[in-house]
Amino acid sequence: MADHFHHEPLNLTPVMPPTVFRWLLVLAAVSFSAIWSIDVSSGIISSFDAAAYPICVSSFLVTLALSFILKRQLTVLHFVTYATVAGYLISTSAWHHLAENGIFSNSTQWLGLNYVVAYLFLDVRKAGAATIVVFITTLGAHFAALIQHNTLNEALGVVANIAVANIIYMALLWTVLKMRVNGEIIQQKAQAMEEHALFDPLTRIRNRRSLEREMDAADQRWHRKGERYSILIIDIDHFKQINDLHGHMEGDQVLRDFADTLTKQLQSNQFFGRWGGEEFIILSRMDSQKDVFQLAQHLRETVERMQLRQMMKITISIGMSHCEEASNLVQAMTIADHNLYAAKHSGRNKVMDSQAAEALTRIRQEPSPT
Ligand SMILES: Nc1nc2c(ncn2[C@@H]2O[C@H](COP(=O)(O)OP(=O)(O)OP(=O)(O)O)[C@@H](O)[C@H]2O)c(=O)[nH]1
Repeated sequence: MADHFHHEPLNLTPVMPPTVFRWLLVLAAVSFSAIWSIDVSSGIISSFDAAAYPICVSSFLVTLALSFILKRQLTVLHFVTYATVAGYLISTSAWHHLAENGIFSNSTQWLGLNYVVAYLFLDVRKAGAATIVVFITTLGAHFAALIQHNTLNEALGVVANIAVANIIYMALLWTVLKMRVNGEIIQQKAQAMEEHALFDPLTRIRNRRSLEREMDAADQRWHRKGERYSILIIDIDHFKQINDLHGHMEGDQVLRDFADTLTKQLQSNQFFGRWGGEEFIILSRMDSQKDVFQLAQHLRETVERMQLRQMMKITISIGMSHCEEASNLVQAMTIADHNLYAAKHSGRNKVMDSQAAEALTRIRQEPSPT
């Protein structure tokens, strides 16, 4: 059970699921084809677009096919898609601004898409850089086209117009993105806080709240589906003496070493946590009561063999209960607690389940042969 604190870095990069990517490629291929056929049927298709549309549509379809083959290289395909869209939109708009091609063109109105698509396909940092490159290229290409047959003032006027519109796109997108990133940070922090609220700060294993949650769930599964569980309450023997002899700090270290040692012995179907003080609980979902008893004995022996600092030695007492012998969780806890008490009072360093506790009582009650 590796249930220790983990501090994962905040991931602010939106991940586009492959299905969304493919859907966008289909959308791109369909919309380019639609605009292509509109331009052809209305007779406004330019020689540039007549060549560019089929190239773009083929590129989207090839990328779509590749997305099924190069599943690990999707980021590269995202970039290729972005480069296709941006490359087309800038070049067509600049081309239509050349005087000899100076027929009516609505291609500039599409330039804003370059910024939207950047944030859609690339991670935040790359998108930021890509939009700046795209912005500069857009202005440069349009200026180069316009200056050939217009005055400097006219060329600058059109370029400034495009620049303002494009800056508005970038600013609005940046604001939306910032709001979304802030929202994500808050959400991830809330998740991290909730995680931390389930761990004990000293031993870094699960805490009482977490144990209660897990035991509740186990008890419900037992009642609904018949999935068995056992409870092991573990108490370190004479722990007060450790504190008294070696100090509270050493006592803390013993608790940490003890928690680490036990964690290493447990498997995924055993849930381990600190109930409070020097008392710990294991919720085990092993089927057989015999196996759980053996596990408890193994843990007791492991703790007995632990090499602690300053030649300290510790032992533990374990009280057990099984779901079958209780009608609810509270009763299961009471039985385990009762058995722990019996383990303590029969000399400590013992594992006690209800059977063992009853046997012990019987022996005690038997009249001694005289
Ligand atoms: N160092 C340290 N000590 C703790 C912590 N929590 C509880 N304790 C100590 O654990 C000791 C528990 O003492 P008792 O309840 O008398 O039990 P015990 O000495 O272990 O004796 P038995 O349980 O009867 O075997 C107390 O001295 C507490 O101060 C902790 O987080 N750190």
